[in-house]
Amino acid sequence: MEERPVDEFDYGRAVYEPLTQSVRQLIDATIRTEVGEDTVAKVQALVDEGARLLSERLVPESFGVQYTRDGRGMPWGNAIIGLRNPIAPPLVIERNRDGSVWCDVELGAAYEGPPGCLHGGISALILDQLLGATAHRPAQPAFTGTLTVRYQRPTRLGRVHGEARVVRHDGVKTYAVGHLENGEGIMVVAEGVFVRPAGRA
Ligand SMILES: CCCCCCCCCCCCCCCC(=O)SCCNC(=O)CCNC(=O)[C@H](O)C(C)(C)COP(=O)(O)OP(=O)(O)OC[C@H]1O[C@@H](n2cnc3c(N)ncnc32)[C@H](O)[C@@H]1OP(=O)(O)O
Repeated sequence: MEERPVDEFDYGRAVYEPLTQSVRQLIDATIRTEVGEDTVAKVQALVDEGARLLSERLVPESFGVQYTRDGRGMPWGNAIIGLRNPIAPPLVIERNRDGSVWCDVELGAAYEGPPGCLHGGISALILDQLLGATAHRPAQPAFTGTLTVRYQRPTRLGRVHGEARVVRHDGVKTYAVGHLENGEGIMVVAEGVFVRPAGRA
């Protein structure tokens, strides 16, 4: 039987994160490659073989949030922070003592909308997660009720800094604001209402 270290989080991270990172490189190269059709066909066969091997054992549906024996959550399939999700940058969210949050993230060709610029939906996705993280309270999950995003200027692909903070609480609702910026200034601003469903607040 396979021997697993006690710390499943670190084990999982060590095993799967390098794979995810390799697939991220594959996504980038798939978008930007200019090699000939023979090489493309060869890579396609290799990728198909990789998918076949990985599919020999799968969780039945989506990954959800799995927990380690010591209770740590692993939201590893998450579309924006998922450690096992190659389409996630992934976003690593840092928390300040006052509960505000921030991130620095590198966004390349896979996140393009207007040529050379970040897709507006990706900006909204990052801000949804950032605002949601600052609105989050342990054991009281808050869903995004409303997210309003204002795109002030096109955001060039590359390094982006994001921040979010709570502005007020009102019963089951938490109001948060945030923005994305880069070397050119503040590019996208957002405000959101996060609602803890009835009976859970
Ligand atoms: C394991 C590791 C963990 C680590 C952890 C760390 C970090 C963790 C970060 C998580 C970060 C997630 C960031 C992404 C978060 C999503 O992406 S969530 C997915 C997108 N959102 C959804 O799918 C939500 C779908 N909607 C719903 O489920 C329900 O409509 C809601 C929003 C829960 C509200 O339902 P409800 O509880 O029945 O609401 P209801 O009783 O009608 O109204 C309650 C109050 O909220 C207001 N309200 C209701 N709906 C809305 C709305 N849509 N907009 C504004 N206000 C509303 C009402 O007006 C009412 O206000 P008051 O009358 O009290 O003043």
